[in-house]
Amino acid sequence: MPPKAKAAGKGRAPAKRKLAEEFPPGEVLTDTGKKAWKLGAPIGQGGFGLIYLGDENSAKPVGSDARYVIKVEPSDNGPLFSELKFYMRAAKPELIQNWIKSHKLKNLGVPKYWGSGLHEKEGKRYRFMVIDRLGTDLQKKFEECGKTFPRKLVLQLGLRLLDILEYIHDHEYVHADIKASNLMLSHSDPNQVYLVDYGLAYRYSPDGVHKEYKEDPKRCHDGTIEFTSIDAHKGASPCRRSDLEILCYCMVQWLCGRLPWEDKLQDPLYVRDSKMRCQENISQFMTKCFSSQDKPDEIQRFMEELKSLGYQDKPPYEKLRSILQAGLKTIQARDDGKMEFTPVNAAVSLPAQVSTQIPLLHQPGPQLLHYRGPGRGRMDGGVDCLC
Ligand SMILES: Nc1ncnc2c1ncn2[C@@H]1O[C@H](COP(=O)(O)OP(=O)(O)OP(=O)(O)O)[C@@H](O)[C@H]1O
Repeated sequence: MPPKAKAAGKGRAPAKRKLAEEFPPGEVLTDTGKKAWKLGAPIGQGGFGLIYLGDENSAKPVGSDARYVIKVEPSDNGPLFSELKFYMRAAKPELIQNWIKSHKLKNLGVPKYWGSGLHEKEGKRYRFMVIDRLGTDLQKKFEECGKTFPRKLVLQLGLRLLDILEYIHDHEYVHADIKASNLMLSHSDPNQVYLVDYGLAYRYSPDGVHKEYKEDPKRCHDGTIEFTSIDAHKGASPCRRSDLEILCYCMVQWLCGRLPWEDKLQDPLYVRDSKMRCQENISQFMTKCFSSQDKPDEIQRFMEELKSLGYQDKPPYEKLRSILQAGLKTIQARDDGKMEFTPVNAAVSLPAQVSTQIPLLHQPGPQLLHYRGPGRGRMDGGVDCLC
């Protein structure tokens, strides 16, 4: 039996979790390194807690230009615990800075981790984490653009995500939930994109030892149903190829507006089988999604490259980058680092199967069904202590 969807839309946490109550602006939290942080206004709500503007503690109140956000959740909630483990292991500022330098990158879209700790108030314990403050998320941008992104933008997003994924994979983690609502623009630079929400991130290779392939029926379809990988549909823990497969589905959706299985997201087995058929016959999948004159050859080549990857294989990041670069060349564009969120001409020609449905601009938004099996919000075996 497939598990039931936990929730539709962006909110996707099991209802039983406690939501952290709102703290007043000015509340001071002290991290494990004895550094004091001050809370500002709450600016976001996750499934388990609130996100506040934040800054280093000083006499000044935290303004709307704050450089940090502070995520606060009841201390017994698993997802912040596992997200925090990711940030502590892989998002220390010097680690990211060294990678940027050694890989000659302009930037790397992983929010930096600045501190964390436990905070007690009125007999309740909260866990908090300080990370970079970011701006708008790409799902909003996608909707503003009429639910298709220009090809140049998609290829540039793909290139930025390859950089991000190569980094997090090299640091023993996979993200497992890449999607527009988990991509955010920098607060200060509209050309920088960040991958957020590491609540489902999985340490696929602790101390360099890759997890074995094992299907667990309780974990089937973990992730966001339309984008999740075939590995996840089968209940296997996500690996590096899973992240790239998810990225590929995102790029297809951004390019043509919808994925062929979006009409039946309530049926996870149908979604799984559609993805498996797509992998078996990539050309046919491309024909379903794109008209002959709009077919992006680079996406087909990208998918073919992924198809040959084994569960434990390291993806050929450089080759994948060159495939996306070749796509930019085809449209006489280059990776100039500029993220241009311009609506695509409404008269995009679509193949018959897709265009016979509701006109694209009037379709309801993608129904983000999120599965989080009982094993999610992983505690890495629950043996680590954070504070
Ligand atoms: N670094 C950030 N800077 C600015 N706003 C952020 C940042 N991270 C998250 N947000 C905002 O806070 C909201 C909640 O984010 P959070 O990562 O807690 O939740 P989520 O992705 O909805 O949920 P979940 O807790 O289920 O994983 C986001 O939708 C976003 O608007």
